[in-house]
Amino acid sequence: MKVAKVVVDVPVSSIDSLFDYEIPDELLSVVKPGVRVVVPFGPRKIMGFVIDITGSSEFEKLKPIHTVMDYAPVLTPELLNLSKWLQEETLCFRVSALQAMLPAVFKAKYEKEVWLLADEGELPFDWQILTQGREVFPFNELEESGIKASQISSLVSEGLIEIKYVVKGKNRVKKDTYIELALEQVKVIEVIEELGKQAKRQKQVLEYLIDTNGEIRLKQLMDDLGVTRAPIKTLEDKGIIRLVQKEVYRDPHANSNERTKPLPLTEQQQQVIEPVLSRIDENKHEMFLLHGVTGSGKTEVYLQSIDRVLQEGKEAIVLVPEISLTPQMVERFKSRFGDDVAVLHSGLSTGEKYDEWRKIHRKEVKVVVGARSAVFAPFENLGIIIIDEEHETTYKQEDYPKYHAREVAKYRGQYHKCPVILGSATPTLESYARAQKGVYQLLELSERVNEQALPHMEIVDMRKELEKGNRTMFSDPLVEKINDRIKRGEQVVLMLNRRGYSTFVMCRECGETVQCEHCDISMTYHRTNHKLKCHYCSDEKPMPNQCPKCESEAIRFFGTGTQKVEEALQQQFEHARIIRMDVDTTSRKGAHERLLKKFGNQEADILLGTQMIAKGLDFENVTLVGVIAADAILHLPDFRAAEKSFQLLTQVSGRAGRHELPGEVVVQTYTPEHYTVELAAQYDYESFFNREMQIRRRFAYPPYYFLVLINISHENHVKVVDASQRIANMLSQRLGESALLMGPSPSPMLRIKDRFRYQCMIKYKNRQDVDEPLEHVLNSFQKEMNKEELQLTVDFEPYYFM
Ligand SMILES: Nc1ncnc2c1ncn2[C@@H]1O[C@H](COP(=O)(O)OP(=O)(O)OP(=O)(O)O)[C@@H](O)[C@H]1O
Ligand SMILES: [Zn+2]
Ligand SMILES: [Zn+2]
Repeated sequence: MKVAKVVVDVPVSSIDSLFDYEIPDELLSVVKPGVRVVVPFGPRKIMGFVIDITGSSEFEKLKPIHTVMDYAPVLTPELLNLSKWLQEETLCFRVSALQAMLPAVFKAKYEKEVWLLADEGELPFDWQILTQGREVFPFNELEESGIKASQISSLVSEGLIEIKYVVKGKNRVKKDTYIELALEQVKVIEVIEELGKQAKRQKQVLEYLIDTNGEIRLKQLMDDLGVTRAPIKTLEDKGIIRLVQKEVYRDPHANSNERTKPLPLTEQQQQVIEPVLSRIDENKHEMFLLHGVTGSGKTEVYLQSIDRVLQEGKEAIVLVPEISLTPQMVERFKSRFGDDVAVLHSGLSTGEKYDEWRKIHRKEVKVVVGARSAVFAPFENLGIIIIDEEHETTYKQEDYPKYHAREVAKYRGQYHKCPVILGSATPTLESYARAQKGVYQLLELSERVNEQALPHMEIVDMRKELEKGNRTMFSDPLVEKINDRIKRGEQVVLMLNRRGYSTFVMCRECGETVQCEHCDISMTYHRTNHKLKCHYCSDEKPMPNQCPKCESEAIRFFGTGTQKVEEALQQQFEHARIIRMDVDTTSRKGAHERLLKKFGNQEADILLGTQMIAKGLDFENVTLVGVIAADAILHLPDFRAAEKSFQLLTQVSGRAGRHELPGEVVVQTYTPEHYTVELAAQYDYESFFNREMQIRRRFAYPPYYFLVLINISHENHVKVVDASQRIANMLSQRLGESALLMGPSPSPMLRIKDRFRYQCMIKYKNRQDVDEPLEHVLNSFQKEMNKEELQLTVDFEPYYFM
């Protein structure tokens, strides 16, 4: 008897182990590791992942697998093992880890379709009855036909059919009409000569088809020639052309046609790429930290490393933060490697993501450029993994499994014996410290490719501006410099860090602020619909006309949102053309790219935006960067506040003077004496690192200690306090020597969505000192979590403390 070891989709830790099921004979050739199955579980039927297949089981009487969901494995053996590691590393359910590696379509409600990849005649006879000439038909017809699963699976593996997943109702596999010649070219030329004068349109169509070698999208042909459907219909009726339905991949980044060639590397680039190339050649794992100032040509180093990987017939993963935010970056990979590139990011629809994933799964591409989850791309012959802007916190997933892409990359790099490059102008303290200890190999690019100095950064003390009587949000030096650029026809990038600076509503008479009823934070004024909104729970209410407390009518919104800055800016610079980029103006699909394109075409003088404009932009005409308020994140309640400010200042100033024209930066602040601002102005990463490391050491923060955060929440305040206390007691009795327990304490945001929130933090040096105690807590509280609606989450390497 064959037995399948299955991880079932029941997220309860006590049963989060492998279950044995009998494989019925008719499924023997279909059930393989990496295939999803439906199995009986108690009275229900549920989904499960097959992890392994063995010849026997220690249990008697096994239940049989009910049916299969996939006819080819959706996960590779490597990824199946990785899920085990993720489970242990992040203390998540194995099934969550497995699901995190698959595109969202597998979690949504979907239907299956059968696609014929071969001519009907090549299929077994009973199939021909079933298809009735269709190229695509619903999977349930196949199920009802009684055709054996083993036959389906062998047709899939022979490539005669494919089973596709289609999200219910939307995102269907996209098809388009193509037009092609139905006759040989010589015949068509004869036809053209015989066509009369009135048939000018028909002639045009045929000539076009000969030129384009026979096959093109109907719509494109009609657009290009400006013809209607009439001549096409006539040609079709005469049997000279044919219209066919074909699948098109939804390609959100189509339209890159020009290919770029590798640039001759600078001496520094040559030096840093060498060790990477040798690791690729030697087939050896190594973690590299590429510390390169902005504009030093890190991307070119990535591109040429990937080139080598492709030459050796291997594959590459490139992670980019929030990729939809840097269309320029995607373009650089697409224009170097063309159709070999798949792009995976959160801006894509479920269907688009599935299309991109399938290209990887079917080995149609060799490079994937994507956001965090692209680290799970199901390549089987990886030659390199690159994490650009490695300091970005988006590489850590905040939901289960709470993994960090850097650690997953390391795991996969070891498995495939290939190098991993972490690149940044401002590495995290953790990574730089590891590089100093030799855990990572440090590679440095200290100069810009164009040999320009990094732009001069001027720090403006806003307190002095106020003393001088300047009550606007723009200092005199900034105004002067912006005017100067507008006069010269150069461009300006202005950054407003929105976090901590959103518009909140306050009464000028009594100081009352409008708070969210569910979250204990200020609500934000939204001008477009004149409403107040909570950014944590999305609750909305109308803007009050008078103060709810003292009834004064002097209730106003305060703070600085990008809209407000835009208005002030327009007043100050009447004739300036301004583009505003923030969540509001970029929420529509494609808006981001459109705005950047406009700016790139110099259809605007000033690009005003939130931190989303700090990264990756490369515009040659930008010679001035302004930071409106550097203090905004410097004072967040987060031990990484200084590090984040340093990173942001460095990144945004890197947008100026990247090409021929020299750049300049103006930073406005109320605390110019802060070491972060001072050292950022000198681009002195080393000194900042040393200074900040002293602080981290003094307060026992990373990289000196690891952190794990335990969040506890409940709708009842008393219950959450009680549970937190019991958890803390349990932990303190069990924690190992290196571990320090802090708390329990109320979270900085005490209430979100009507739940009260408490937290405990553990600082530790050895993972063994916390693993057992945490598992013990999770197991002991399992019942309360199920019954009492207590929520308990464990977050290793936390980035979010609110
Ligand atoms: N060897 C080279 N020769 C000529 N130009 C180069 C070379 N390498 C890179 N460049 C160009 O220099 C500019 C900056 O390079 P790139 O964007 O790769 O730097 P980066 O380090 O990735 O920058 P950032 O971190 O600021 O995004 C780009 O316009 C790029 O095309
Ligand atoms: Zn009031
Ligand atoms: Zn709220």
